[in-house]
Amino acid sequence: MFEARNLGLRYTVGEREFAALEGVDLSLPRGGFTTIVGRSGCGKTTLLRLLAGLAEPSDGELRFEGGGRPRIGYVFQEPRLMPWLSVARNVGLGLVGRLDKGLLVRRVTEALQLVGLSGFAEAMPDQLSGGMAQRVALARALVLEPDLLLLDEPFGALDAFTRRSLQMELVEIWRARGTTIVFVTHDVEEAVLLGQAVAELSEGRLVGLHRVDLPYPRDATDPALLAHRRTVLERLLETGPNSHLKETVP
Ligand SMILES: Nc1ncnc2c1ncn2[C@@H]1O[C@H](COP(=O)(O)OP(=O)(O)OP(=O)(O)O)[C@@H](O)[C@H]1O
Repeated sequence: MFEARNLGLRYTVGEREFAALEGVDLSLPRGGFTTIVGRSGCGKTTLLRLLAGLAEPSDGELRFEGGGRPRIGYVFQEPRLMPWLSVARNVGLGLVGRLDKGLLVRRVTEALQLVGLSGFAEAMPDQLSGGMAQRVALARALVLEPDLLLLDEPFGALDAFTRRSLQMELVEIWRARGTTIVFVTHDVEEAVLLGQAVAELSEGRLVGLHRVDLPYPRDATDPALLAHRRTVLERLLETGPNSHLKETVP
């Protein structure tokens, strides 16, 4: 559905030019769940921003099935809610003026239901826990009915319990809705727990595309999943900037 061909983005810092992303070829099948994993600074956010159309590539191209721009939903690491607007108004913000009121309210109600926040439409952001606020951010992206849902380390700031619930809920929403998802994380366990395909990024290059052919819902302690985690981790350590130091896989 989406194809990146030889995608690259170069930055100029002072006199020096350097590639944040280089020669990336990646296909995202319609309805697929792809995770992008790699260490800090390897270009994950850069790739997501290119997919979102928030940045223009310096090399290569992005192709979308049927041409045109796809409808994008984007979830950041922090919720980025408007503190002076209720939960419902935050979720509906991107649709104001684009839908009539009745339809807008229906879509917002539906989105809040999807993320398990039906009773919180009139709550204010400062009354929410971190996990709830991130659910609102997810609803705000889903309400747009995106062709492509992009998530940039969305659960990275949450405690382990809340993170696990949100991971499972996201998988349920994906299975119910069939939305095409690209999910960025630096956590290899999260990448293999969620993704059908794990794109391994190292120093701006795609160094592997690992398939995880396990059924959902998945169990993080399943030995088969742990074997996938190990394979991905080993590849990232082999290709990383300090690979000569021979880090050991725990
Ligand atoms: N606007 C910019 N100007 C110059 N360099 C940039 C800019 N944005 C990102 N970079 C550099 O590009 C590289 C890739 O950054 P990117 O944010 O994509 O990494 P990342 O994998 O998402 O990292 P993290 O997990 O820490 O968020 C980094 O070295 C970063 O410093």
